[in-house]
Amino acid sequence: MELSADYEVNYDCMIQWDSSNVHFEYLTLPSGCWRYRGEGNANIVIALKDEATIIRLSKNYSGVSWSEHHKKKVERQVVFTTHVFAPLLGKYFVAKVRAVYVSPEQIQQLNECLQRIRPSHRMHKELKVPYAAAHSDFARTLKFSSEDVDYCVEIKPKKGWWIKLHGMGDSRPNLCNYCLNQYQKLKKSKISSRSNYCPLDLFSGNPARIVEAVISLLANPQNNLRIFRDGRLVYSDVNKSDVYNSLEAVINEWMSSSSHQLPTTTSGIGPLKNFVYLICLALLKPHMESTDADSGINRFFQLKNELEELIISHSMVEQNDLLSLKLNEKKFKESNRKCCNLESSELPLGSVLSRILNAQKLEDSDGTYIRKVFHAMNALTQNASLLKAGWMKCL
Ligand SMILES: O=P(O)(O)O[C@@H]1[C@@H](OP(=O)(O)O)[C@H](OP(=O)(O)O)[C@H](O)[C@H](OP(=O)(O)O)[C@H]1OP(=O)(O)O
Ligand SMILES: Nc1ncnc2c1ncn2[C@@H]1O[C@H](COP(=O)(O)OP(=O)(O)OP(=O)(O)O)[C@@H](O)[C@H]1O
Repeated sequence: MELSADYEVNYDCMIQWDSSNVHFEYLTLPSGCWRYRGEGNANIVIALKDEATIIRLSKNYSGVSWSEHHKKKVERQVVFTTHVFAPLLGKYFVAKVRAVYVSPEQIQQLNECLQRIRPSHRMHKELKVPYAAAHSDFARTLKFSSEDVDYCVEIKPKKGWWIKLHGMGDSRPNLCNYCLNQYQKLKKSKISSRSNYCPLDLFSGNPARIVEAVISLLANPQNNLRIFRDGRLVYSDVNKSDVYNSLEAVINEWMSSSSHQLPTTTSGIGPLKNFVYLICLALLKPHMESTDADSGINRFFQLKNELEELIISHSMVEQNDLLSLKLNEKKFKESNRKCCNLESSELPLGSVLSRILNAQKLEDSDGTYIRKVFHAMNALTQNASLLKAGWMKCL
């Protein structure tokens, strides 16, 4: 297994660990200026309408109150994002973060307003903590005055590597964490059908498998794919009733104005194929910050050519419209995956997939790489316990 990152981690960037430098900006949230964006297990995200900013407010179990410990947690998030995560993933992929304070009264008002909007399975937790992190809103890239439409695809790829511990009595089936978890989630009724998506395919570096992964995410998005239009959720696992209509509508609209079209004279290339192509390119395109740009770009163009041929002749989407997804719904509906494909080839250096995979691989089995980073950083900082906590949470 390759454990090193596709770039040298710059330990010097990580030297400024002093979270006492983090200042909290006071933020008011007048009604009409914010919108609920979404939430996970730990945070609720509110989008500030005119500022291309989101705030990530942490949730607590109902009845549990907040303390100064929560302030420290936000300070750590800011320091960790700035001095570890940005150098690790690349500044291109990590937006600036700042700390904000929202009065407890406003937090309570938010809770009340959100009652009607939040999904019922998340309601056992609520907002309590007045300290939060503010990030760039990745769903809003255009200026607010722009007449163009802002589209955003969110992918939660999950862990993209898996190894069998040969010779160590590892009798597990070759199923990655995500695919194995599908069985458990179905059993607990957290999902209605097992997905055909496998993270090992998405991160495989193999164009055919990457395309299958993207199509599988579209066919059964679960918690792993969302599409936003001007910051509003238009396609996800939740709005299932007219799911194909809205997917079809948004892709038709988006692709009619996209400059990233499949280069073909063949008729019958529809918006879905162009959309799958666009997502694959975005995932594989290198954004280099160092000198090793050439090899990433060469690999990208190699994959791009293969993708073009592959998508143009792809049987799944050859019907030229999204109905092909619907027609194949049965096939996609219930994956019966008994083993994952553990093979992989090179991803373009500097692509988001490559960066994420390398960061994930810091969780290596014997801890060699993480120890190296930890010791280097330990020598640079007096705040070792904070660092350790940050790494552990990150991985
Ligand atoms: O265990 P998994 O793979 O289901 O992942 C959990 C995520 O579920 P997912 O499968 O992505 O829908 C889960 O995501 P959601 O809250 O469901 O969006 C959390 O990320 C959870 O992390 P934590 O417990 O809040 O630190 C995640 O738990 P940990 O992986 O951090 O234990
Ligand atoms: N910077 C951002 N720009 C745009 N939307 C965002 C941003 N950060 C989060 N979101 C939206 O808010 C949702 C919830 O955020 P997030 O995943 O960070 O919550 P979480 O509780 O930490 O998740 P988890 O429980 O999975 O760890 C995301 O799924 C995404 O739709």
